[in-house]
Amino acid sequence: MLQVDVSKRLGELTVEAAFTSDGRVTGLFGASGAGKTSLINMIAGLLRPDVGTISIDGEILDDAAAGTHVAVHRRRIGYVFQDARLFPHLDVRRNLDYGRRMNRLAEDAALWRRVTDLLDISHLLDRRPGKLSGGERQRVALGRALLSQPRLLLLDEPLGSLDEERKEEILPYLVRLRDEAGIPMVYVSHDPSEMRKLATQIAMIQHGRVTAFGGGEVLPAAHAPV
Ligand SMILES: Nc1ncnc2c1ncn2[C@@H]1O[C@H](COP(=O)(O)OP(=O)(O)OP(=O)(O)O)[C@@H](O)[C@H]1O
Repeated sequence: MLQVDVSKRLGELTVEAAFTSDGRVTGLFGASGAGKTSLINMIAGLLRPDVGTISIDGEILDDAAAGTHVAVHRRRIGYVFQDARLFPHLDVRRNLDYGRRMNRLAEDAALWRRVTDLLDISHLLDRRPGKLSGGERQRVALGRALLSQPRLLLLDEPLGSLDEERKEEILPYLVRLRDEAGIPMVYVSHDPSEMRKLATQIAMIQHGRVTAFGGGEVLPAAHAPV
């Protein structure tokens, strides 16, 4: 279970968010500038809250009052960005293996096969990122995050840089991830239809605050502005 109760001043905006999520996919939904990325950067450990706590399954990752701040690489949290951020000089195989090596995890052939099958990327292993489509790059980025065996996966607009066709190509993989990988996810998007398809719990973020938390009913009606 992910518990977040934090406050952080960022220039004009104060992100002040509290929510508890035991869902498989927690959606952070809100307009541009609402504070979604800042919030997941706090969960990732990239940003330190001014006040408050973050914990996963009872383990405290941040406690501002106690001076606790677990370092990014010790959180066992995977992060997939809008742009895949693969290493251009490494082929897909080495990109995929990066998280495992950084975390000093033993090789796990069964996990490798499961992840590469799930994301349908086994035929891409010898290619460099420059020779992949945007959708393939994002699938490799997801694979790299999964192979680092995270206990939580953060996805910040992973479909944001893709056109509609590519989004439709990737969405089923994300749904499979949700239903088969067993890793809880926090999914940031400003697209209500993506949220409806993926999120099992949704936090509506407006001006740095969680203004609603629940199911699809917290989303605006189709086509309404955020
Ligand atoms: N380090 C910082 N210093 C000052 N202001 C910041 C800082 N980081 C973010 N902000 C501001 O905080 C606000 C929230 O940014 P954030 O990236 O979290 O929003 P977002 O909801 O993820 O938006 P988007 O969907 O456009 O990525 C923005 O107005 C941004 O300019």
